[in-house]
Amino acid sequence: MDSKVMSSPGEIARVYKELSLYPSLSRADVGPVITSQYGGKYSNIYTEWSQRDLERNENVKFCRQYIVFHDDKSVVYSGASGNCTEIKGEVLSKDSPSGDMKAVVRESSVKGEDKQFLEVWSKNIKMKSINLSALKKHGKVYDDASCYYLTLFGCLVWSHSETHLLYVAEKKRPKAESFFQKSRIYRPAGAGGEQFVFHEDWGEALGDKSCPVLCILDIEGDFVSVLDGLPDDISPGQAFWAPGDTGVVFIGWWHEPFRLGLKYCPNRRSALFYMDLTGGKCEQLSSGKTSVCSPRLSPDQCRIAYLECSVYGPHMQCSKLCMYDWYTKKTSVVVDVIKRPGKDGFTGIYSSQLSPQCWSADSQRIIFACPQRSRKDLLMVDINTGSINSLTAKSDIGSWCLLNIERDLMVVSCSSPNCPPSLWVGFLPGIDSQENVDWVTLEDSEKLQDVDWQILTFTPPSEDDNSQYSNLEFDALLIKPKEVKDEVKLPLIVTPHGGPHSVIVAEWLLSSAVLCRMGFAVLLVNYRGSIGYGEDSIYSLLGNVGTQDVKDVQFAVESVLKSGSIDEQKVAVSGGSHGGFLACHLIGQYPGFYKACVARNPVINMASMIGSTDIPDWCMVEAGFVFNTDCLPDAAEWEKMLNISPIKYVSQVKTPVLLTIGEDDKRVPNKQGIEYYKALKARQIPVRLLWYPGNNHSLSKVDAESDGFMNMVLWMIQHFSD
Ligand SMILES: CSCC[C@H](NC=O)C(=O)N[C@@H](Cc1ccccc1)C(=O)O
Repeated sequence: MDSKVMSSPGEIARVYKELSLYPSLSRADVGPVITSQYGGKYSNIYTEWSQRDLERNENVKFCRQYIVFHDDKSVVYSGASGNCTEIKGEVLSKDSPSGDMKAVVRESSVKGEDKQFLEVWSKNIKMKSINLSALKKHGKVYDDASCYYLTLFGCLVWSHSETHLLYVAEKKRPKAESFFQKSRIYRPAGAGGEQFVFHEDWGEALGDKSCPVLCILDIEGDFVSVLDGLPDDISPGQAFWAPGDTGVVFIGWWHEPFRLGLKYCPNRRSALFYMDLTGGKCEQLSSGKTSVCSPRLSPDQCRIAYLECSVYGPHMQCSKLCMYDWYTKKTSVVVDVIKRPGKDGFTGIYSSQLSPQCWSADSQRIIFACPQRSRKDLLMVDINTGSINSLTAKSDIGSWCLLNIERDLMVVSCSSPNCPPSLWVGFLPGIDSQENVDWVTLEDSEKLQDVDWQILTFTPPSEDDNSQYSNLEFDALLIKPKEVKDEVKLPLIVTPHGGPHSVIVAEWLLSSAVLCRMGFAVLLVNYRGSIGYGEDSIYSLLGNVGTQDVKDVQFAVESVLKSGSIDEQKVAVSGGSHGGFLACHLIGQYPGFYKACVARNPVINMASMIGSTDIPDWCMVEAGFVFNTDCLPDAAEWEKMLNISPIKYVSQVKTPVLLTIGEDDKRVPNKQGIEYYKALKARQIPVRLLWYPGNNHSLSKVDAESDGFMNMVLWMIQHFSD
């Protein structure tokens, strides 16, 4: 019997609106320990959340504070202190270590012009409001530190002495004048003609970031200085104060011979540097042959932990957790790359950022959240032994995020496909303790009783085994309406993720929850090549995109169909970017199997894309070749890139295709979608293209995302009844 899927646009929009009300957490800060007049100890917890506001067509950011009474080992009492407040105009903010002051970088309009101010607050007084735009020392302050897992360059850091603030901004660019500007004609000092010079940027979503500089505000003296003395060929970011405030430590990315896209690419050549402010010397602390990120100073200020992976190669790789000893100047590897998971089940580190604080109070352990197969767990590493313990593996919650840890008080968020994000705190057990963490909820969320999910594991059939990397398994997440009568068969939406080296973990996924409420089953496939399964799995896909990943997805779908609960005539596929590449491959390689296809900014032709994407290395590496900045693909390499692309199969396509395209996409330029659109039109295959101005690769602006979703489901419903 056919299932009844919700099909009225009004009703679907209502469900979308209802479920998009659940906010997600982007930040949590733990304040200092305060002793109350009755002797009890407590800490304030500041949290930032983000929520879609469909009426205003924007993602709103708001904060809420909580109070946690504790005895340094366990939580005694906790609760919210006050209500939520929307945050407007704040680019960055940070409390001082003592909690006495707060720094804010604020954007504000003065006489119709946008200006940036650096404010210092003390108690209820705004002590300073420095007009950074008027100072003209640098360009805009980098805003990418407002959410730790999105940070690439940005920071706002108090010195230990609380007298200085460190941040990253765009380098001041001299005013460019034409040859014919009046000032030049009368004072022809320079040549002029700089007006139309091209300035490189850091690619997708970083179009306004080109030459970052490190800036320091001397709070007492009201003086901003831009640090010089850094190597000319590196761009600095992720900075913090060295022990004793003797200088600053930062990550430097090489930008010669040209910049490559950085978003989702933690494999760019970079190193840890120390700029000594007493002697003005800049020292390189890591080899410079690798890619490093997320440096974090231990509470005893003796060591810096950071993540490291190789340069080029797959964009997301298994990282090493490294440690630099400030006093012996020695570097050690605390956790190495895992090629194949062993008996303990640990699959390797796949986090691209550590949380703002990640050390235990005794400076002996590091805690981080990390995908482990199809779940995100909290892991704890002992720096002396390298041993790893999961703090959450036994929980039935799908995925965990470490927002922060301070004096062993962890602030985490967790969610599942049927449970929106909730906020919890818990103390890290002592180093020799066998105790489990006693989690206490600060902000609960209600489980969706009508949504069910499970993780399915697949072993590829022997003919599809990878001879170089054999016996690899993969998973898929199946999300379904809970109560389905035995005789009812569900329509299925197959969703392979992008990357390809990424993963879908069992966490709150708005679109899957809405689809499920509407009566669809959703299959999210973590094909071989996904992160979280060991480095061999990632490498197994290089040179095999368009076959191994396509076959894995199809195998997972056909296995699920065998269960008998899915309507085989109502299977659709949807994906973005590399997921769109897979969606378009599937409809080309399995003609007629999928009744509808929706692709967001899909990679259509790797050969035509290599010259225009911000990450040309992706095309070479995924096609199985080595990338060099000075290399030009040879004829055989161009040929392979073409042959493994979805465009090669376009003449076999029978499925109607909806393309959703971001006009400003620098990663998969919009011409890729247009190339496919024309090829399908020429073959009389139903195709519709939605064009989103002002949107980039992620199509994540509130109106683009919601419109894309509505059009996707209506396209599928329309073509299920063809
Ligand atoms: C030259 S485009 C390559 C595909 C793209 N990969 C990297 O950016 C992609 O599939 N993007 C994903 C986003 C993503 C990438 C890597 C890790 C996680 C997510 C997408 O847009 O969904």
